[in-house]
Amino acid sequence: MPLVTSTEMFKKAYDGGYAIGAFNVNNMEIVQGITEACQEEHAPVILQVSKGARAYANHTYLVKLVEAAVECCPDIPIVLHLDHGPDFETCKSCIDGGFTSVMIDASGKPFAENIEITKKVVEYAHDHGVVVEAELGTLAGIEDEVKVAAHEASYTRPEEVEEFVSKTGCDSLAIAIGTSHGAYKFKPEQCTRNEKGILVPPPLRFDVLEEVSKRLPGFPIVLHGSSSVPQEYVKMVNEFGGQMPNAIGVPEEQLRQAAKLSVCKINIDSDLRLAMTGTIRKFMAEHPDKFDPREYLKPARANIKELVRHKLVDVLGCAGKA
Ligand SMILES: O=C(CO)COP(=O)(O)O
Ligand SMILES: O=C[C@H](O)COP(=O)(O)O
Ligand SMILES: [Zn+2]
Ligand SMILES: [Zn+2]
Repeated sequence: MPLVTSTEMFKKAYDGGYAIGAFNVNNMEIVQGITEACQEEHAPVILQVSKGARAYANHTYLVKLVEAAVECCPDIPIVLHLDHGPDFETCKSCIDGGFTSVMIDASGKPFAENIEITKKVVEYAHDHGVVVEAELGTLAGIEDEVKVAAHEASYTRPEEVEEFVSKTGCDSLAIAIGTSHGAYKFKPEQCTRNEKGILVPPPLRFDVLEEVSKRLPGFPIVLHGSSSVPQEYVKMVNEFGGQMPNAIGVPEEQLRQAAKLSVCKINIDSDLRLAMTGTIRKFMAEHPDKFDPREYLKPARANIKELVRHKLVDVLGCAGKA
């Protein structure tokens, strides 16, 4: 089937109490790893492209890679989405260039300005059959080389969401409830230890999510910064020459809970990066004589695929929902 928008996907996910995985793509192996898992698990999927991805791989290459995935995975609906669109021009260029969904991220701007920019993107997008994700609240962490310190981050204010959604006409809303971008989401001193000695971060603000959902019944909510930072890959990176001390993510149990509520889209990028980097570091260390990129990209792609399968089946609940 051709590329689709997320409208149907979100409706089903909302009613069915599961979430769609939105995975960031930057090259062929990542596209293949994700979509092969989705095809095998019969899961709908959102492939998302950041400004950084477009700068790295080129818009046309990414669109063509995703089109190839659509052809190779005929049984599943695939959305091509712009992640963190910084301005109208970037959104327009993706809408004109084959994307079926865009995010306008004006959450760093004052409320009125966020409404104004988002509304302009929505008008253009809807005229072209494309859907729009917007954002209220600020996540800590790194996105597009902009680092937001934890003390500058702010939770979404539920009292703003109805006005924002009705004035902008956006199709989904990203909110800030304690997730953040990157592999260092919590400091060890913020965490407690469970009976197995594993660090447990503070819980997400489900009270904020519930208040938002109450004010926007039936409306799809998006969670950014939702990598869980699997400790097996952190260990692999560190064991084979990397240095990622104290990398901590969102516990999968919290994402399972969010997926059952109004959260219909869960963004995952860092976990894919960790799987790829850990696998390549291990391969390089164990095979210092090898120099054919296919030999290390193959296991990296395979581990991305297994990681994505795990998310679909065990975390998001979207396996079998295509
Ligand atoms: O939100 C994301 C992309 O927009 C990705 O978040 P992570 O860094 O937690 O993977
Ligand atoms: O939100 C951030 C995504 O992980 C994309 O990251 P990037 O800007 O480094 O491509
Ligand atoms: Zn943002
Ligand atoms: Zn994000």
